[in-house]
Amino acid sequence: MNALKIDGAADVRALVLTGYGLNCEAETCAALQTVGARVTARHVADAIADVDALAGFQLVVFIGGFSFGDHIASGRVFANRLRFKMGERLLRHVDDGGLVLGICNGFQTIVKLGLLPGLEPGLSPRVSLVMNDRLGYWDAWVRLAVDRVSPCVFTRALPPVIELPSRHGEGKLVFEEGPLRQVLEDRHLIPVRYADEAGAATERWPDNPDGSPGGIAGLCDPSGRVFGLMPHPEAYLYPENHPHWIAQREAGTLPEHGLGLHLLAGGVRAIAGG
Ligand SMILES: NC(=O)CC[C@H](N)C(=O)O
Repeated sequence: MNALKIDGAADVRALVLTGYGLNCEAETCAALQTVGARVTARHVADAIADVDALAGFQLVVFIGGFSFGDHIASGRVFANRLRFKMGERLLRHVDDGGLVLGICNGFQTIVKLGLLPGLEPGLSPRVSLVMNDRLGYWDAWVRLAVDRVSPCVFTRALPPVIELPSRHGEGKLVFEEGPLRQVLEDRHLIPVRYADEAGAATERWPDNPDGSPGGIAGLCDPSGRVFGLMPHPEAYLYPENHPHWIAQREAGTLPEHGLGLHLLAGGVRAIAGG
């Protein structure tokens, strides 16, 4: 499998936002560089000071970590900071065909900002992410069932089941009253769900670490270009990151690259047109 050679990747410019307690910039930049994209890491304060610089990037990544110390709620302060300073510019970025990826704290942030689920024009926060049902912060690998009918450009070339590291305290998705959940289901805006050993979506702990309904572990917008998920694709770049890599090697199932790298490659490939 050499699925990671992406023609045109050198023309893909990605912006990775850093600072204020975020902590996954090294892995996220490494992943995007590995698949050939041109990556800029920029402190949120600098990005906010020059929002029009966003025009130079086709992919904006909101990384994992503890923005503003998770005060009030994970991603809440960061989202409010962005709403008034960069919200309109981010919407234009998406309207112009740009991609946005939110990983863990980044997912929490773009949900609270209202970029996801993105069913109406403008920033419309209609879902949220709250405390895990049990045990608070939980760090373990999870299995994800991938909806390959989803419009999500990041996940469309993934196998039906992947495993990724997961580490968060506030990953349970909650909905406003009404038909919203059915709309998300019907439009395949739930690209990844926590899955049991058989690969079926589950609400049972520990396969589902946060109690998210329907096993929802990520959401995309109807364009498929805005995607956020709780697990960390940037933490599975090498096959040896997997806790069972030795057993996988003995069984002949060790992948050539970490499956998380494929997820990030999906975004880069969508931009490069490959
Ligand atoms: N790994 C992360 O990005 C964690 C997100 C957030 N700080 C939480 O605990 O829920």
